[in-house]
Amino acid sequence: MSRHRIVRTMDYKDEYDDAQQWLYDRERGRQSISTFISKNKDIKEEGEHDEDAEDEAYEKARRDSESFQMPELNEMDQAKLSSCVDEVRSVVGDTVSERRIVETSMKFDYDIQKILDEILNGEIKKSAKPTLRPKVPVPIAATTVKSASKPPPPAKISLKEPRRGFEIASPKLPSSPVVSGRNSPVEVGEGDLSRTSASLFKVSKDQSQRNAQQLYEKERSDQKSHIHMIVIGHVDAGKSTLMGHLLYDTGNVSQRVMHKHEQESKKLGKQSFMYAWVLDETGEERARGITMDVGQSRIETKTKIVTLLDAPGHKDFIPNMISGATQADVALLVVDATRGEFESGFELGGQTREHAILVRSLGVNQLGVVINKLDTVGWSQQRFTEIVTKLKSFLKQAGFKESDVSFTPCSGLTGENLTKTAQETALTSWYSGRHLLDVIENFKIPERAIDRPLRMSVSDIYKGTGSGFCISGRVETGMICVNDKVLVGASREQAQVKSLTMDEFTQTSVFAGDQISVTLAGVDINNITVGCIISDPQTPIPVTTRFQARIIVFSVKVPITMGFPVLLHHQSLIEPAVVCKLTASIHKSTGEVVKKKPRCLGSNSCALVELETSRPICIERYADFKELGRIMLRVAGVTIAAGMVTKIR
Ligand SMILES: Nc1nc2c(ncn2[C@@H]2O[C@H](COP(=O)(O)OP(=O)(O)OP(=O)(O)O)[C@@H](O)[C@H]2O)c(=O)[nH]1
Repeated sequence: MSRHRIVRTMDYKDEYDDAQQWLYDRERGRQSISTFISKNKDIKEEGEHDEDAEDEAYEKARRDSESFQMPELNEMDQAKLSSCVDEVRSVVGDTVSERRIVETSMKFDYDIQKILDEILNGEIKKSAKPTLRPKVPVPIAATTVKSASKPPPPAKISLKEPRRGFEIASPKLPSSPVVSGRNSPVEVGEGDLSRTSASLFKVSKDQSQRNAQQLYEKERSDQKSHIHMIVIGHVDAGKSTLMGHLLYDTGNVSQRVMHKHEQESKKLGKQSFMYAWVLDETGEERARGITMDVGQSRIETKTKIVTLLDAPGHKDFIPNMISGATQADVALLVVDATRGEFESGFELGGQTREHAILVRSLGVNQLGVVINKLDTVGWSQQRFTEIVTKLKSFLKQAGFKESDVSFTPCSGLTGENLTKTAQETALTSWYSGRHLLDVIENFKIPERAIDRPLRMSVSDIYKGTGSGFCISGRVETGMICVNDKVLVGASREQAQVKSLTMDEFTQTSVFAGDQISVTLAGVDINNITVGCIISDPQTPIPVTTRFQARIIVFSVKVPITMGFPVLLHHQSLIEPAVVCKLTASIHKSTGEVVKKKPRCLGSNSCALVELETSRPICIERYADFKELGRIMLRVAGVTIAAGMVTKIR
């Protein structure tokens, strides 16, 4: 039924307060988007009916639960009842009232299967009305929890962490029904994907009962710790030159190779790029003088092994940069101090801001800012201070803590202040701080979620030398040993790990934080795609086509409305998706709902939205797996929002 409005007395300001920036306003003169409002109204009327009904049902369930008193039971029944309530909740969430669950549990004598049948059948009958979207039956681990054990608390995630930048406050979320199967393997048949219980996949006792943390300490305690550092910044800021020179000065590139680069670049009249050629290896990159894909190399400091990820600065290659940033623990932001160049990278829609926001949104919180090419301004302290001042306040807004950000004056081309204390008198007259290698040495090693279930994101797939094929990517959480069984992507096909390689060395086990290659057997290569997630057979990753996320909208030219198509970036995955519901606008710092069901989302707004993909994807809630609960939304080559997954449908 459509809603009738008394339009004559309607206060349009209230009605469209979330759309103010898009409304025609004679005072503002130039905007004329009134057509958008009239078009958008039609879409809203249709969705509104459904959402109102949904909300009403939710409200009813909530009121019902609030007024409900638990029956008095003996200790045994009380325990059975709470176990039933927990299990049912893990399947149906908050959509069914406490009263209904308790009454049904008692009616069916705590038989969980019957209780679920009764409740789910009831819900299906109730919702047997046309829906706006086709429901894709997707196996989701969380929906058929068999184990009687309670879900484990989400390890290493503190919701009390101070909120910064794009992180929007939220009320404490219950952990999702992830089953910890590590210590309680269930010996049943393999690979039945129509049944999705975590306990359906059989793994060896060795795999299910090992202590990952102990193994890690045994294997790695005498080794240097390893971090991945991404180098970001506006095109031509000098990232590749800086990294190439750093690699040369630390002895990771031989004099012979450097001489070859020097001669070849000279022949092409591109000698200034000789250090950049260390990382820009393809003919096209060298001919065009730009980085196109993430170049990778490594250096060793006194205490660390650092994998350098040299990201492309050009806006056309931001998807590659995002994919690189998902592998990074820390970042170096390179800015060009040349007059006019810093400004075009920072102020005029350049990539300095976008890159910094992207890496922060992807969970990187330690940032070394390199004020590069300071040789072009005669090592001017005034220019250095001017740039630092501008960046400091922006980075704070973007969510970096002041204590996690450093500023270092450098010249990638001359090598000044890279690996040795500054020598240039024009610089030493005012600077006596750290050189770049020292900054890298001082990055803190992030905590690795080693004792959590395995999650590895696939960033590349290729044919190996022997049987099977290889995938490479980063172990986000948990560990893998040779001969382990793993589940592959959304198809949840089971595969066996035949071999593991890290930095071209064969390994018997690898851990969270490692960038590795795995040879897999027993799985169809067609079921693996870049961006898919490899997970633990006993605690598979949820697979879904629809989820809710808390997002912060960046600067957008067109408001985000219901049905808005976007490209969803999740780890290395890039998947078309649609914003299918605008649940609420929320306050950035308190996380409180400002307005339910807003008509649209404008620049710098925060909101709870639902996203739908056409194909099933593997995703986690941020509260459960921080590493896999972050998303990025892009449209036409522009990043429009970043967010965190709050609910998986
Ligand atoms: N004067 C001066 N020029 C530099 C310095 N660092 C780099 N350049 C020059 O700046 C140009 C671009 O350098 P690159 O290292 O390719 O820049 P980039 O940031 O890696 O470029 P993309 O990866 O394509 O974004 C080259 O001509 C370099 O020689 C520096 O410290 N001083």
